[in-house]
Amino acid sequence: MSTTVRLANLQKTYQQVTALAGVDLDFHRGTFTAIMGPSGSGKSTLLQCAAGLDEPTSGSVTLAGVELAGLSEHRRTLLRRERVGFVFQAFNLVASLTAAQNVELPLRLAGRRPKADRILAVLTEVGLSDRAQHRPAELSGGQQQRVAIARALITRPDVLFADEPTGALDTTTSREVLGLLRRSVDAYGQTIIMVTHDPVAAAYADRVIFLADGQVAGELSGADAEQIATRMTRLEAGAR
Ligand SMILES: Nc1ncnc2c1ncn2[C@@H]1O[C@H](COP(=O)(O)OP(=O)(O)OP(=O)(O)O)[C@@H](O)[C@H]1O
Repeated sequence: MSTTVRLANLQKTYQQVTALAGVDLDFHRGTFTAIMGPSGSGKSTLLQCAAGLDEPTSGSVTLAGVELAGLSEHRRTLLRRERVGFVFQAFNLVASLTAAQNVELPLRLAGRRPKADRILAVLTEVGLSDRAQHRPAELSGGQQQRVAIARALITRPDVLFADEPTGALDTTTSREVLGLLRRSVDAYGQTIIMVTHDPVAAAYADRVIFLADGQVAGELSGADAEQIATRMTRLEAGAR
C-alpha cells in the first residue's frame, strides 16, 4: 500500500504548551482515517501540520512524496493547491459566487481553465446538479457542505483533510455528507483524514486514530460507533 502522508516524530510546541509530543503515523492511499481524542489532545494541530498549514517545531511531514520541512512558503502554497483538498466545519464558501463558481475556484487559482461539463459532473456526484447557479445563502447547510466537498475534490487531490466536517450539521444531513466522503474513497480511491468528535462520523472511516496529550493513544480498524465511543470514554477518563 502506498503512503500519501507520513508523519515522523512530529512535535509542536506553542510557548509552554506541548500540542504534539512525537507522533508517528502513515496514511495510506485510498483510505479514510478519523482522528479522535479529548479536547486539547492535539487533533487540529496534527491536521494543520499534516496539511502544511502550520509548521511543526520538529519532526517531519511527507505529503505525496514531498518533505514539507524547508519548503518556501510559496512552494508550500503550490503543493497545498495542487495536492490537497480541505473541508471545514464552517463550509467557507465564497458568498458572492454560485455553487458552480465556488467549485471552479481551485482550478482558476491554479491557472487552469475550468470545463463546464467537469464542474457539472462533480456537482452531480454530490447530488447538486440542479443547484449549480445558486449562491450559498440559497442552499441548506448540508448542501453548502456538499458544494465545499465538490470544491475540495475538483482537483482530484492526493489527500482530503476534513476538520469536523459535520460539526454544524444535523444528524440526517451529517449522514449524507459522511456517505459522500465514504463514496469518494470507495469509488475514486480518495484518501481522507478527518478530525471528528462524533463516534458515528468516525465509524465511516476505515481506521480511527486516538490522540491523548499530543500522542497516539491507540487505534481501531473497522470499528462501529459503539466501540469507538467506548474507547473515547476511556480516554476521556484518563485511561489509555
Ligand atoms: N495557537 C496556539 N497557541 C497556544 N496554544 C495552542 C495554540 N493552538 C493550540 N494550542 C494548544 O495546543 C493543545 C492542542 O490543541 P488542538 O487545538 O490541537 O487540540 P484539539 O484536540 O483539536 O482540541 P479541540 O477538540 O478542543 O478542538 C491545546 O492545549 C491548545 O490549547
